[in-house]
Amino acid sequence: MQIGVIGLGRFGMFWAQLLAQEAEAVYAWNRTPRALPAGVLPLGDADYQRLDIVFLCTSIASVGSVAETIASRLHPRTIVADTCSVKVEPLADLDRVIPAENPLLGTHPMFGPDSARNGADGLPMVFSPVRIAPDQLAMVQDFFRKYQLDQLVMTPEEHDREAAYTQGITHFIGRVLKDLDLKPSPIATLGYTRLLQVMEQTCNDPWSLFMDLQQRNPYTAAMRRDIRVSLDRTLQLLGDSDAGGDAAANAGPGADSGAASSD
Ligand SMILES: O=C(O)C(=O)C[C@]1(C(=O)O)C=C[C@@H](O)C=C1
Repeated sequence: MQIGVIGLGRFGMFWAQLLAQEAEAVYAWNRTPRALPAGVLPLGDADYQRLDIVFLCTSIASVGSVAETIASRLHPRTIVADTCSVKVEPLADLDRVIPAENPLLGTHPMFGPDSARNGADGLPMVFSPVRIAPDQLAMVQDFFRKYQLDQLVMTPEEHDREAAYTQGITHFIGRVLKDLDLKPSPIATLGYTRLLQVMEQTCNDPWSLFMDLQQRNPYTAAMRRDIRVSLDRTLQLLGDSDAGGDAAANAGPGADSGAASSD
């Protein structure tokens, strides 16, 4: 496959480099010129005609406007794919701005430069077909089989609902831990070390990713509300006098037995 990558931020750089391992050719472009990773060629206007697929590796908020800037250069057979961590809103934006003849495929590699530092084998990648022929989807999935990923096909809604409670909750907790200013400790338990890893990995990503994950996934607000209720309920169980209002009424299964348990 001949592949284009638009946007060479932290993820785009990683993605272009990874694709270059197995693609026939990878062409990449960034708004401000950047040194290209080994094996990646500059994407000039004429090169658009060669592309089987172009991956948009820009922020969730900007994917629609970036797509608008490339729309007129696309060859009609080129598949346009986003790589956003949220699917419903960016894919609706792309559906509006990408020419009707171009196939459109949502993708979300559930990994990045930190989590795939030692390779992407076995890591999940989501495909959300929006408008794409079965043989074109098969071509893309065949290509990614070379990376031995765990491929899942989901609707944008299914993805966002699941991601709110997996990636969304992880980044939320990571930023809360950062706000608490957790530090390494000579007596760190394995669990504490893992907490520090969550904090570091999530805070390595740009702040805009955090904001977009929390504000542009339609299901993350409910996740954050659930966290607040659980926090209040847990504080209430501990007898903290300033724990929030409804918590006692919602007290969970541990509420009655808490005093009797020991560990
Ligand atoms: O590996 C990393 O650097 C990442 O932060 C990857 C990570 C994450 O773990 O949340 C971040 C964004 C992508 O949508 C998928 C995964």
